[in-house]
Amino acid sequence: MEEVQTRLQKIGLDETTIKNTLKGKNALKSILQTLDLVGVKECDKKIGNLLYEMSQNLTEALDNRRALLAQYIVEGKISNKLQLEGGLEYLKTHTHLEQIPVQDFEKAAGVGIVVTPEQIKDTVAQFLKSKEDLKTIRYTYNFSEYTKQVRTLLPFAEGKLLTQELNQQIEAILGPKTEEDLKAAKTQTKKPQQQQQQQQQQQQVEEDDDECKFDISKLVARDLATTVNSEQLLNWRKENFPYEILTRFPPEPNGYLHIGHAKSINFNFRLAQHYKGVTYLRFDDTNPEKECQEFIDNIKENLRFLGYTPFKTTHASDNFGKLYEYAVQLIQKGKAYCCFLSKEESSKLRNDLKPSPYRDTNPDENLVIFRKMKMGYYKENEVCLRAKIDPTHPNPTLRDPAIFRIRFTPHPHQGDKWCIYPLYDFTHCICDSIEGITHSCCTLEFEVRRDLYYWFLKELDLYRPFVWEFSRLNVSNTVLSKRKLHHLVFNNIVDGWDDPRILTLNGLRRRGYTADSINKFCDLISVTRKGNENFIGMHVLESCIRKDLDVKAPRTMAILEPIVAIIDNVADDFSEELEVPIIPRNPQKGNRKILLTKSIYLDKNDVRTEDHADFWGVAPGKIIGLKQCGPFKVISVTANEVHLERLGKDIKPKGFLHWLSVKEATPCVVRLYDYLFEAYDPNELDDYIKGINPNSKIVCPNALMHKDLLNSKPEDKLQFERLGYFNLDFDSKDGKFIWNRTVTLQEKDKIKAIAQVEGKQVQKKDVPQQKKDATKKEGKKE
Ligand SMILES: NC(=O)CC[C@H](N)C(=O)O
Repeated sequence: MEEVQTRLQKIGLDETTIKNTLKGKNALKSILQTLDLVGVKECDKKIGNLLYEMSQNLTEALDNRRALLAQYIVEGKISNKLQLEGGLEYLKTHTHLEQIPVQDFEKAAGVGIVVTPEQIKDTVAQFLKSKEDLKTIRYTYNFSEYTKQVRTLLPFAEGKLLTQELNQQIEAILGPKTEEDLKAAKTQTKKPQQQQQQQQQQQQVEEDDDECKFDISKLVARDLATTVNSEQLLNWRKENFPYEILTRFPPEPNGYLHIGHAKSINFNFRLAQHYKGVTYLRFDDTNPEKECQEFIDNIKENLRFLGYTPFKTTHASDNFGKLYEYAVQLIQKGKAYCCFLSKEESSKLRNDLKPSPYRDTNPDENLVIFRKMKMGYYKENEVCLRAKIDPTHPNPTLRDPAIFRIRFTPHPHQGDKWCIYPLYDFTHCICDSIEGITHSCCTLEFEVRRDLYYWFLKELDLYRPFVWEFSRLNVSNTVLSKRKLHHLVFNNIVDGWDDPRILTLNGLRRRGYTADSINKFCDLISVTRKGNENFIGMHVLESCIRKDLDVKAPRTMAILEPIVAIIDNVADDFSEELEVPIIPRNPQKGNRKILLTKSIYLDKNDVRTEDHADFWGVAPGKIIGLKQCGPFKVISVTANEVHLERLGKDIKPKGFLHWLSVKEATPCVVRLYDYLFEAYDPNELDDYIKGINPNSKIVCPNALMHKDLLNSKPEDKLQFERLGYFNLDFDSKDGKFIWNRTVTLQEKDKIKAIAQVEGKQVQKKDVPQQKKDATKKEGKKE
């Protein structure tokens, strides 16, 4: 052991890393294997740590790339973590290649890219120029966010140099910290608990992101025994399915999909993709009473929207004939019987761990009854077929479960061909098996049913897929259970299944969430068996859409509640064309033109007849800025008119407001959405309905938008400056434009904006405890 310890010291690992490595067998094995492979006995700390990092990130599928990566590190061609990540990512997505194309690999790993200090200097300078508000917010700017953003501009620059440069340039712009800066920093560091928790969660999410969630070797190691298939069965699978990995997404078409399903879709499809396998969409349609074509179509549409194309779409009901035959086999084996007990009688017996009196009917007699069931001889619920397992089993799912029942309901996919229908447990495993599924992944509440799953396949001697359960997704400030969503919809608490406030995929889409943002969210949240629940703050989802739209959504302006402002010191026919970028971060998108005229509209929410110390908008005597055009002095303010005077550009106003020329404004409706539930976790309340947010939807019927938007089509996305990102609603037609707010520009904008629309100032008592500071600071930022 000591010898190993010295070896690790010699490559420059720190004590804690060494200690932890010695504890974990695999970690140790992996780094030693790497060192042996490249014959390194002693090396620079930087190289040693990279070799270590690489060894810990090598999944089994990448084991054959160890030498390649190690060589690049030792030769100093891969010399930082980012390069390593780039290289690993490339290899991960190219496991199928025997020979790695050097050029492509080196490009992905940034080999040979040397970022000079000059380049860093220029990029940082360029970046800071785009931060219009830095001088206003001064040292309260978000350092980590800034670093992250510059990083994306120069991914392979050395981290330390980059942050140093950033610090220096910011200090050069702002000058040393003043007393006020220090005070501001202090109030900022007193982070309310929830905010802190949220940050930790974000961090956790980002850390989990590093973990390779598609490491099948991890999945398979668990409970291998239960999936042991005979050679014959494995051969059967091999001969019939050319894909080593085959997954499925198996919804029951009895409702709308939500973000939890997106997690499962994303996991199943990406897992298969990762291993060059394929994924089926299988409708688990065994219950004709609750299923219908509308749901089937909607699920298909949801998958299309998310960007997934199933290799095949199948229906469990296509296998009804086979399932019938398998049931017959069980009966013949003496492993199933027809039971005439009523529902109540049988559940009482099952509770008391007593056998059904029909348990010992002989197979021949059972077969006759079962055939008669199929022919419609009995009434619904008069008799059912049960598996003969163990009435006293501690796991209730194994106490002689029903496997076929009578229903005289036509089936959405099979018509009136059947009047007996197989139940979920019997159907699911057999469909997985005959479809050659390798990994049957489902949420943890199905864990109790796993033994039953394997019982059927074993008794029928069918190929056994590997079952793996992961924790169910929960998101803060909302509910996801089918029952609760149903209640919200049917009691008109929300406007239907695609209400933008609920996290159904239809709702998210209508709210303006893009497929990319939803997939990114699913990529971020871990898929593990950890804990019972996977509880994620809504802010994580919101930050995914903000990031996505930041680079995609064109900028423009809208006014929620208009008030006219006249610029006194220009001629009546004054008009100036201003050219501004459509997406500042994406100069290729070009510019847009806006007109400044003598009369413009401002937002009433930004205007007050009396000034107030912490108010930064329009009030008599104040200097304000208009977005994209410069400073103005406020001459007078009445309830329905403002007078301004244009000032020279050298004056720096505290904040910039959005506006529209009266010549370019055209009517629209804007809907502002907030969390549907005020309660962080409504599921914890004795009555979740009590957690509802009464202000979750606010409609601004008299809003104005720029006339360029008259060509917009439903689902167009944009940013109304200062107000947030918006999506054109499906209901927009016949010249009526309805914009749904997808998300505010920043998390903390939410409370303030809503309070404003209601025509009142943000009162301290209105602001939840944890957000007080954020609201105050907001005033300065504009
Ligand atoms: N095993 C599973 O994944 C369960 C699928 C089941 N049809 C459902 O929709 O919940």
